[in-house]
Amino acid sequence: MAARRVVVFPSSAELGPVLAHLVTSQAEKAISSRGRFTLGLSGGSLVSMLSKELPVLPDLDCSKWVVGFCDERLVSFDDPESTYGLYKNQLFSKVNIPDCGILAINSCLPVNECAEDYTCKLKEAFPGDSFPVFDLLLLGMGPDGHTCSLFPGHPLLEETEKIVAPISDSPKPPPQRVTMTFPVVNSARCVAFVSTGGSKAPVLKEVLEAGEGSGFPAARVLPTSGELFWLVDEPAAASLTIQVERLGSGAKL
Ligand SMILES: O=C1O[C@H](COP(=O)(O)O)[C@@H](O)[C@H](O)[C@H]1O
Repeated sequence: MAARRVVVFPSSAELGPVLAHLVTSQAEKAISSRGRFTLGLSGGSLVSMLSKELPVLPDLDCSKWVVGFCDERLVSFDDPESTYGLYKNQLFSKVNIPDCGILAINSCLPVNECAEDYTCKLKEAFPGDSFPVFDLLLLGMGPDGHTCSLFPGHPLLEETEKIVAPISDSPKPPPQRVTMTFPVVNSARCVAFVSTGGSKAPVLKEVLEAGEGSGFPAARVLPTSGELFWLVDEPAAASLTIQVERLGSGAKL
């Protein structure tokens, strides 16, 4: 496992531009070695941060990006809970990711079929990989320690074969979702968590300081050979006693 970097910013205003730089530098690296950049997006607070920071970058070219979703809520795309719907309105409409490069769920299907259909889309986009190897996955963490739609104590945490799993009893609404599984998350070349706000402080301490022993799903994100970043703000980092890096907005990771 590659080393983990925990980087603390004064606030999300300083974190945002550094995250955008991480995305574009990973994109450049991936495109120059493999001809495309595969990015997995999470929902929640990440949507507004990315949608604010990416479109304002000068000369951003997303024509070789392939974008998937780390998890998705099974609601129609015009529902405010739809992660795809939010990105479509706030980000995809402002950058040049080709339509064929956006791997969205079919929200009309029942949840099991939706997970199978999304699995097929990922297999097609990553031919030959037993688990898709994304260049970069951007993850969030809820105050309960969940990441993607992998919730504490849920049997899906033990999934070892599926690429995408359905969930019908999500403790956080909406209840029906599909989610990438840990084997996919931990196969990525780079994973970056973004966690901000004081509500995340107690769980962040457990996840980063007790690790897998904490039992929190986010602590099980340990890329097999990829890089792992935790990008957090001061309120989220308030209880940490481990050594961290402290950076400001002009920094590069
Ligand atoms: O429900 C979800 O929550 C997590 C965490 O969201 P945040 O707003 O606390 O950052 C998110 O990563 C996931 O994609 C989403 O479906």
